[in-house]
Amino acid sequence: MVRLFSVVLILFYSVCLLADEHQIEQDFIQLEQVLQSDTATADKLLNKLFSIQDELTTGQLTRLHVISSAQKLIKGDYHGADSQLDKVLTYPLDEATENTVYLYKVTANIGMKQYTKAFTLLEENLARIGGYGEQTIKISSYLRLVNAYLDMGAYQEAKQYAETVLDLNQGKMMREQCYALVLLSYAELKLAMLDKAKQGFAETQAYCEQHEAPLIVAMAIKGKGMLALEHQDYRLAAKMFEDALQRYQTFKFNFEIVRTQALLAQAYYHLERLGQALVLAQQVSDSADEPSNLEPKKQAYDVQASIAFQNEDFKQAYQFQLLSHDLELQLLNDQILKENAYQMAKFDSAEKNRELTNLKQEHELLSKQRDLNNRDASSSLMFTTLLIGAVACLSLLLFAAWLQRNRYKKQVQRDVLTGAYNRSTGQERAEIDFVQCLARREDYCLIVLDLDRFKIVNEKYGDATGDWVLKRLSQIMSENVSTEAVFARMGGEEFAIFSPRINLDDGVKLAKLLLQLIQNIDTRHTGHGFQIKASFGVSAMEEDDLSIDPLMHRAVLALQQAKANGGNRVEVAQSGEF
Ligand SMILES: Nc1nc2c(ncn2[C@@H]2O[C@H](COP(=O)(O)OP(=O)(O)OP(=O)(O)O)[C@@H](O)[C@H]2O)c(=O)[nH]1
Repeated sequence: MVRLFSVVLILFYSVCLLADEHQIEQDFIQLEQVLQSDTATADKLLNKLFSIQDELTTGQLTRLHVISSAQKLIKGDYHGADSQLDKVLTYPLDEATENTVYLYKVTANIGMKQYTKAFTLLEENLARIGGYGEQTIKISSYLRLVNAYLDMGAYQEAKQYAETVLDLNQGKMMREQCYALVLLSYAELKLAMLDKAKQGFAETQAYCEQHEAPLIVAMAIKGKGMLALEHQDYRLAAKMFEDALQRYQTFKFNFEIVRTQALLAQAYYHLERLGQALVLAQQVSDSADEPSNLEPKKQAYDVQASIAFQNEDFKQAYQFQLLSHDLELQLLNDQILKENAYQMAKFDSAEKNRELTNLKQEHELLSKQRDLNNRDASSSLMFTTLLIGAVACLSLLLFAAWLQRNRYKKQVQRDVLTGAYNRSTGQERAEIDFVQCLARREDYCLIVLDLDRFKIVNEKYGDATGDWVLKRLSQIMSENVSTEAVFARMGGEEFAIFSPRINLDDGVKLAKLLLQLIQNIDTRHTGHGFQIKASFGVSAMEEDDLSIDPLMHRAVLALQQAKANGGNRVEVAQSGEF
């Protein structure tokens, strides 16, 4: 099986793919055409092209080396091919050529029995193919991979990627479809999926005949023969092998000719067509001593041994058996090497997967950890936000409470109707100012005023009008007393203005101004026309005054005096009274 598919593929692809992709000079075209069938001409053309390699473009030089490597592979010079392919890898390569080179390297390594390396290259190539953007290149690359897996005896993988090719291709590229079908059928045959293989070979033959791929048709027919051999249907097997052999001979495809001859020899032996079997077996035994010929040669020796045994030529039978046994050992050894490499690759792959799983788990753990950290951070953030929120809320509450307290305080301190300080607050505040003025020996003045005959206003125009008068009065006071002064409603229609740093004269002036303003209040806003009048008593701090009380007393006396004098006037307290 070794090299079978590689060589077919080299014929099938290196010729067509490269020819499709480049403007190829006549020599290149001819070289690719005769590469497999006419070794002498191929050598001549290769030598010719290598002799003018300085004149070739990088692309042509790359191509020349690739073809030369392919030829070395065909000849079995795997070491030469491998080192030449390494050289090709130093050139800038497009995806298709790069893939070709790696697959040829796989073939070279299989040839050198470096199966582990071959599997490694296959794995690498698999990863590389996955990244190819161009669908056609991807398909042809997978196809080469299938071919290499078959060469390596990794039939399950071969089947898997042949199916991948068919899925990707969907019948679009005829040749690729054809080749994928036949490789899939061979993989199934090797996996003992005989019914599927039977169906696959039949389908391949029909499809490839229709799409004119005669080489693949020959392979499908040979496959059908192998199936018949499995089923011990030797007549059918012989018929198929004869057909396939004839077709391969048209192509001078020696490699396949030898293998088909060996199979046909087996079929003939079972059909007791011993003469024909011997001729074919002899032809196979005489074929080149190449690793790829081990299997057909062993089959041929078996046939020869059996026939010699039937002819009772036991000595010769024994000789053939020894030869067969020797090849069987080599094949077995090769198979063991491949299986080991395959198991190794599988193990490596499993190990890699395990490592990947571990890494993935570690990654997941890290992610979870990061998640947790993030959550922690979020929690901290949330906590901080909540804390800030809580502090803000609390501050707001405190502020609201403070406002409320101030409001209440204001309400408690102020008269609701007029907004002036109430009596107690007014006096309290006034007392503080007074003490300060006393200490600093500054002036202090007190004005008390009382509306005249306010009872009549209430009675005549109603309490609402009375209220309006009180509010308007307060407004005038607030607008005309200094900001330092404390204006308070002392009760009913009686008010006081406590004025620090105001002497008696200025106090009297202020009182007279206020009286005038009160007199001028336009009461028509109430719907009534009347004049408001008020009496004022003014006192100022004297030397013996230690509190505000004596001032208050003197001011009230002055107020009473004003009332007594008919009201609507300002009276000044007499010094020394009280
Ligand atoms: N509308 C209103 N009237 C008030 C308020 N507080 C006290 N009064 C009235 O003020 C009047 C005070 O009457 P009096 O003490 O007799 O004083 P008066 O009528 O001004 O007489 P003289 O002071 O002697 O000029 C009473 O009728 C009280 O009802 C108030 O807040 N609103």
